Amino acid sequence: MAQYTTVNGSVALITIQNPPVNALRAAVREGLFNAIQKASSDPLVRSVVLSGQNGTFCGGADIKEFGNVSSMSGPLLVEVFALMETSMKPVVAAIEGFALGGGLELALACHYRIGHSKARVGLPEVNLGLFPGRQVIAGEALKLGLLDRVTDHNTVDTALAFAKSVEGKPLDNRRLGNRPCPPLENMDAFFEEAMKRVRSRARGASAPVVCVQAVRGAATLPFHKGMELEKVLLGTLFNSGQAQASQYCFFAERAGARWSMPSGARWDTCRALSISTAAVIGLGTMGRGITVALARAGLSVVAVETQEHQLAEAQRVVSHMLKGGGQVSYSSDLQAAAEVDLVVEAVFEDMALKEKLFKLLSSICKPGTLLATNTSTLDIDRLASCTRDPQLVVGMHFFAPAHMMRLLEVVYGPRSSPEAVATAMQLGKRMGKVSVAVGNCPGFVGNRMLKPYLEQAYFLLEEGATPELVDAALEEFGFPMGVFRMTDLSGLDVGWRIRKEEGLTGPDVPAGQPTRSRHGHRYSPLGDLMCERGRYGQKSGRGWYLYDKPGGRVARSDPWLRNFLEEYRVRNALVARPIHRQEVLERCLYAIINEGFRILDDGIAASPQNIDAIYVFGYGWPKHRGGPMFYAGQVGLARVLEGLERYHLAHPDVPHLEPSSLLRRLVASGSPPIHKWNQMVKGHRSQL
Ligand SMILES: CCC/C=C/C(=O)SCCNC(=O)CCNC(=O)[C@H](O)C(C)(C)COP(=O)([O-])OP(=O)([O-])OC[C@H]1O[C@@H](n2cnc3c(N)ncnc32)[C@H](O)[C@@H]1OP(=O)([O-])[O-]
Repeated sequence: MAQYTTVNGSVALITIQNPPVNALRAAVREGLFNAIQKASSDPLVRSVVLSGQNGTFCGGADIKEFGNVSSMSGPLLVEVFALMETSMKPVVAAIEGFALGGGLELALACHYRIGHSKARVGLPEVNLGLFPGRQVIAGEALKLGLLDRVTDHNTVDTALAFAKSVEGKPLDNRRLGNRPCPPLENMDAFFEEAMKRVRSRARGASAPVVCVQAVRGAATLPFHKGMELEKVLLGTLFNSGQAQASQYCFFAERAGARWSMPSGARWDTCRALSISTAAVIGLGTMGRGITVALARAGLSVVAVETQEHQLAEAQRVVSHMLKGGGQVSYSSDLQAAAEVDLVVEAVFEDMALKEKLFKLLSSICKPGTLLATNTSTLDIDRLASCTRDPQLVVGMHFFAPAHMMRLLEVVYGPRSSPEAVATAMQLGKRMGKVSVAVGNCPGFVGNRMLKPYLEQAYFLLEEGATPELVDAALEEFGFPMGVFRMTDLSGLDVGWRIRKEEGLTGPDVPAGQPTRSRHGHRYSPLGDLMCERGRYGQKSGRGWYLYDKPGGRVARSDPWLRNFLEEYRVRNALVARPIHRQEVLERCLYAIINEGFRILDDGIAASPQNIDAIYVFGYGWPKHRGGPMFYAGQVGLARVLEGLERYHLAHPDVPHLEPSSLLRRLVASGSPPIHKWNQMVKGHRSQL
């Protein structure tokens, strides 16, 4: 766990050994503690170098140990730090790879720090519901005073030579605890302003706010008092559900890489095809973002758009985004895709158009080309059936803006081969995405769950809510945008087009259909009515809110909408009632959760972690709430079930509110913890 050797006669070299990231679990802490004691008591040792094996200093405390009583065994981290800091022999940290969280604290407890130029240091625990903040590269860390020296050579050798050079030198001013915090003018005003900004951005997350309190303590109190305050604050965070939720997200983010298919095919048994060239077809907003993402991942990309003016505009925008990096060529001819390894289709969301395109691509592309569609909801298998090799067809559902959003849904149809899925998943990794493999159904996982959410939001408007009220409740919960601001941003016409395709609105609706009912179920035509009036959201300057111009970003309440809703209610004999925020949250969120349980039961997602990763990384679900399925567990499955039953009783014509059979089974079996839910799924299959 901590290897001890003596080098150059007088330098003790301590190497942390705990792959893959040298996390500081109990055995490592114990090993470090013993090694420092040994170095202190060995008269031949005059200095110490601390490093990590395999080019990695330390990834911090072991997150798996959090909340686990066994982590209480062995010395505490602060005891290890204190032993190092008070050592009478200089301790030098040799930082390669990264020193993060407790890993950086370990380095700070050393008297000197030498970092490789490519090393990253930082305190990213805020992402785990603990404080503090961001990561920096060695050069910046040197400027900030976090490192004493940066090297391009062998870091451990450099540190060994450095340690030798400081043997016997006084250490008092090298001990962090002895260094006063530089005074700051207007300290109070500074922290008040910082707190105001952090609070407004934290959207209900405690860690960033508590972090400001801790930094204020560090800057204003004597060292030991600051440490005491930090301990108290850390305790409150550790015991908050938010830290658990964020730590759950850390593992959910990585769980998608261990994908499996109902056929039994798995991440560790399938080989990905080799992909070095790609074509992106259709250069609207999505196609442009996908081109950038693929080019940045090192693929040579040909971007194809048949409309010349759109092609020229896309070329300008993509070149600007890539800033000279990336290999992209442009063409208006589909033949340009003939020799590529991968095609990503990103044309208009129209089945007939996509079918025609897949038929054409299948005849143009060389055998073995992977054909991916960026559809957000259409049937992958229907597209596969238009091709020569249906096993080479998958969905690669990107999220706008595609070069920035972390999520990639990789959709497999019944005929997609494991190799095709492995290839798309590996590409996702190359692009730095959180990739999740999911089955084929309308809307896949993310958009299938979005449907009941939007539906509830519209129903709430019918019943008396306003977009402002619904959005405020959701934003207070932690979403970056409420549902109405979000749909204004993405465009109300997107859903309108899908509803027309589904025959829910437009000319295909049979004559005589009641306005607020489809197939015997409640339906709200509000979204359709908005689009019929040209209110598409931000792009048209008017949607659920008013914007100063088409494309404007600042949403204002619109008196027109208030009148429109009132008239609509009168026309449909609806009586507005006061709606409480709690009802907004329960109806919108429980509807998402309920669909999540159905998706699990149908085998469309392989685990609740996968669903949560999709919602956190693609739909803005707040990380400190852990994703919809984790949140359901935190609220209590029985309470969620009771809420759904109550709302379904009040709205029996809304099938999305009818509790899913899996939720009922879980509650009946005593609401087991989330990692056991898969055992209750129909035709259970384990993903891990
Ligand atoms: C006590 C209070 C004070 C201290 C608090 C802290 O230190 S809090 C901690 C502060 N530290 C942080 O917040 C750093 C969190 N970690 C990271 O940011 C990144 O993992 C990385 C940059 C270290 C490596 O990135 P990369 O892309 O090279 O690799 P990758 O990300 O794929 O991970 C590989 C494997 O290692 C696993 N694993 C990783 N870290 C930990 C851990 N600390 N623990 C346990 N496990 C950890 C990870 O789950 C994965 O396992 P899998 O799926 O293979 O079974």
